[in-house]
Amino acid sequence: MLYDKNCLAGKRILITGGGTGIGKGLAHHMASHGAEVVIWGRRTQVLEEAAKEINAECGEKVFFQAVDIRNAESVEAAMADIWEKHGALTGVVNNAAANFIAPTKDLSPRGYEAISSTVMDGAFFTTQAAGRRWIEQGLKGSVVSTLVTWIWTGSPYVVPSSMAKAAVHAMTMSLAVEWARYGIRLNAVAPGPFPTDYAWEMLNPTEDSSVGATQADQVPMGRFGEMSELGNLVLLLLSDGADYITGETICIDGGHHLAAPSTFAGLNSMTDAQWAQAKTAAKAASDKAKAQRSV
Ligand SMILES: CCC/C=C/C(=O)SCCNC(=O)CCNC(=O)[C@H](O)C(C)(C)COP(=O)([O-])OP(=O)([O-])OC[C@H]1O[C@@H](n2cnc3c(N)ncnc32)[C@H](O)[C@@H]1OP(=O)([O-])[O-]
Ligand SMILES: NC(=O)C1=CN([C@@H]2O[C@H](COP(=O)(O)OP(=O)(O)OC[C@H]3O[C@@H](n4cnc5c(N)ncnc54)[C@H](OP(=O)(O)O)[C@@H]3O)[C@@H](O)[C@H]2O)C=CC1
Repeated sequence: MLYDKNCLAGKRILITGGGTGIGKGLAHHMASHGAEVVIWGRRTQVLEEAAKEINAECGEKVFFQAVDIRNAESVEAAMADIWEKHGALTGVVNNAAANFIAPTKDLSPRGYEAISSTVMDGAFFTTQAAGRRWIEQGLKGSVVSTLVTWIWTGSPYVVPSSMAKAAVHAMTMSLAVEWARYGIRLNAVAPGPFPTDYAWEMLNPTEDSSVGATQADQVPMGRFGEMSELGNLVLLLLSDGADYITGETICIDGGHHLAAPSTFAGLNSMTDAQWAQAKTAAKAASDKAKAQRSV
């Protein structure tokens, strides 16, 4: 373990999308360093299982709430509940996201909205609900958002995601300045490929869709990122050790976006038939998850 196992003792951190993938990995990392963690997502059973699994190792550190972050009232109610039942948060990780690959000309308004509002509105509602409380109560706080290197390069075939992540990047820089005087810091991380089940079902649903963004072969370090590496970076940003760092987005991609296509440019060669296959495969996975939603 790189950091002392109690270095986050006394911290209480909300992680949106904390029931799966990177969010679950971060919840585990923060809990195993002494923090209390609240995880949000839309599927109660998925959240419950994640909390149970982490708590079996770390003690009763992780709590969950079924919350749809696209809904400002639900976010506000859940945030009030945290403050009342657990106490003030010290940190927020805006990690929940929606995404799928699609030719932009074929995206419906609802498809665009599903992705952009989850990423952009969800991060705003969550950040504002915590930030308002910190300001009113004179408390310090740290916000870390999970972005992507497309905020610098853009990426074809995931245009709503690239646009919305760039907006959260702008929020990070803007509020870093507006809220610095309250002791509230906002930073972000931009990971390269860290394979997770749900994201890979959306972004790499067929063999033909295995290109740049989801691949390790052209990462200069020759491998995918490891959860503990991302965990250590986010831990630092959430800790008092980073008290003078704000408004920054730190890339963690083994050099990928500087050296090779870390976008979906390689999908330019997909035919209409291959796109239809990719959509069917991705929709089957998201329909399965949708059937499990509690909110
Ligand atoms: C390198 C890695 C970087 C990682 C980045 C990430 O962000 S990874 C994070 C990855 N993790 C996640 O994404 C996790 C969360 N994901 C989800 O909740 C779902 O996958 C969701 C994104 C579909 C949203 O669900 P929802 O219940 O809000 O919405 P809904 O089901 O009602 O659909 C809305 C509209 O979208 C349309 N549409 C849907 N799929 C496809 C498709 N494949 N193709 C084309 N279109 C598609 C659908 O037809 C509908 O439009 P219509 O026909 O009504 O005009
Ligand atoms: N994996 C990777 O290589 C990379 C990931 N990222 C970013 O990291 C983050 C995590 O991705 P990853 O773990 O791979 O993907 P996952 O699909 O596993 O995580 C997305 C999470 O967001 C939750 N979520 C989606 N919509 C909502 C909503 N409306 N309200 C509440 N929760 C919601 C989902 O839970 P539920 O469906 O139950 O609501 C799920 O737990 C994302 O922001 C992604 O963009 C960035 C770069 C690379």
